[in-house]
Amino acid sequence: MEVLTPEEMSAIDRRAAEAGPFDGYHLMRNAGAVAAAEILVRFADAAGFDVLCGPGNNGGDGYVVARLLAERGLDVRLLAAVPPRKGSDAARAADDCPLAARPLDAFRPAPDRIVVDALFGAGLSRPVSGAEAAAIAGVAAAGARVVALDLPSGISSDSGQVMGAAFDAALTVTFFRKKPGHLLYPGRARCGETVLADIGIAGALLEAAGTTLWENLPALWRSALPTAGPDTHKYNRGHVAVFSGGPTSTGAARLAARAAARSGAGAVTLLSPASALMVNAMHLTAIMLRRAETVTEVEQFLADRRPAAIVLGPGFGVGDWVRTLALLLLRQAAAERGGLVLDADAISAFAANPGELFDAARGETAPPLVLTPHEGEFARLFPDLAEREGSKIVRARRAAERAGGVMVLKGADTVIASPDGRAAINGNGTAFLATAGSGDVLAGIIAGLLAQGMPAFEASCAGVWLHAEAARLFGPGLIAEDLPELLPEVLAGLID
Ligand SMILES: NC(=O)C1=CN([C@@H]2O[C@H](COP(=O)(O)OP(=O)(O)OC[C@H]3O[C@@H](n4cnc5c(N)ncnc54)[C@H](O)[C@@H]3O)[C@@H](O)[C@H]2O)[C@@H](O)CC1
Ligand SMILES: [K+]
Repeated sequence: MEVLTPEEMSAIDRRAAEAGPFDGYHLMRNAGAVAAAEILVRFADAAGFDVLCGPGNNGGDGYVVARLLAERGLDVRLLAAVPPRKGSDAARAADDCPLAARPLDAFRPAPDRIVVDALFGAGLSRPVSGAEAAAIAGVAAAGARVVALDLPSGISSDSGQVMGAAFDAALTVTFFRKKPGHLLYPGRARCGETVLADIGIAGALLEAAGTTLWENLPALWRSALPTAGPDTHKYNRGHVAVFSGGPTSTGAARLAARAAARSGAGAVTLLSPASALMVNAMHLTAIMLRRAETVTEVEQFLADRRPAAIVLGPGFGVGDWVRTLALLLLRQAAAERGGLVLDADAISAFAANPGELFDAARGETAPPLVLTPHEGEFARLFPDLAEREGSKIVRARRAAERAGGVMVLKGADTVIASPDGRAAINGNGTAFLATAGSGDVLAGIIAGLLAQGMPAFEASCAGVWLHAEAARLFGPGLIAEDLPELLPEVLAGLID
């Protein structure tokens, strides 16, 4: 589940080659061998294989694949625009390949042949153009299936962005660990099925590299998931408070409250303005209700009940009151565990003065803070980081550091970043989550986990994954109300 930047990967490749037992060329032969095996499992019946090789080591992997497929008696054509640099591992691979390369601009893709894309991998350093761009366009027009070695050429390994033009692969075989480009969109959609292959690099090299980026999978946080023991009491399972909006916008807070309860919080209280008490009361059973529309009422509640986690923002409305509340909650002495989740309107309300929020979050008694913006809300708080340039990971990390809180930057490829530099790219996102109210549920799940003592980064990662998994379980026709009700089943699959 570790994810390596291209720089980290090439440093590990170098160290692996130095440490042995495999030198660089041997690692390349291993990479080509695993890729050829994956190709043969799926596409042995293709009319033939067109292997497109670039000038670097990605091309080197391609020469190995071409040789291995040809040794099987398969129809293989080799195409290259630029030969590998003399003396490089890729040049050795080309020398050991019995096929002669034809120029790339003579390439005529055919729909019944498989294209093996070995043009560029981690070393892509500028937009794809010329013969390579023409080959990418030609393959798309012919409808030929593509197997990408390491990642589809034209996708930035670092950010997942398309540089100029990029292949749309049916299969991507990558080596040792995934790179951000496999998980961040649009790269993720261009990879097709992604296979992670072992090429003989020792896992110990990874520990030495001190990874701080992961794919968000249960292994990352499962050990921190709360479990109820025999001494569990409803209040030591954590009390969550959720602020409700006015009488015509109460649903969002109830969705968050229900999600907090279903993720295992022992007690949940909805804090409501007087005008919305009746409408909230008509829809609540296990969840408690309390009036809180002035600073005094809120402070009284905090003193009486000391909630471990609080959600503010869903359906709340922007304006002075939400800002006052957020700052008040950040000033309150933190409970021994838990935290504050600011979502939606509680984020947008600080657009004019984000520094006010960040300063409060750094206060000595401030509870751990989690912010859950989608890209639009993110842009309001971090206009300088919002432009699409640069990796989503870099943007989320910088924002987390600046805000002094965990950033959950939502989207099809949600990135969770901690102010201490750790970050995770969610691996199980689904389009079923693109439905009104789904973000309110996410805020509630994270608060429910925080209240049970899960640290903020782990609670945020777990919340994002559980939320998506519940959506996958339900499938088509999902509405936000369905999500909390599926959490018990998803949680049961994780707790033994
Ligand atoms: N020991 C290792 O380092 C291993 C590396 N492996 C492979 O090596 C790859 C990385 O190799 P490299 O670092 O040589 O990089 P690449 O082979 O990805 O590409 C670098 C080459 O492409 C050129 N280039 C970059 N962008 C271009 C563009 N837009 N248009 C035209 N030319 C462009 C560069 O000038 C350079 O010559 C990995 O993706 C992986 O496939 C594997 O063989 C496993 C072992
Ligand atoms: K490639």
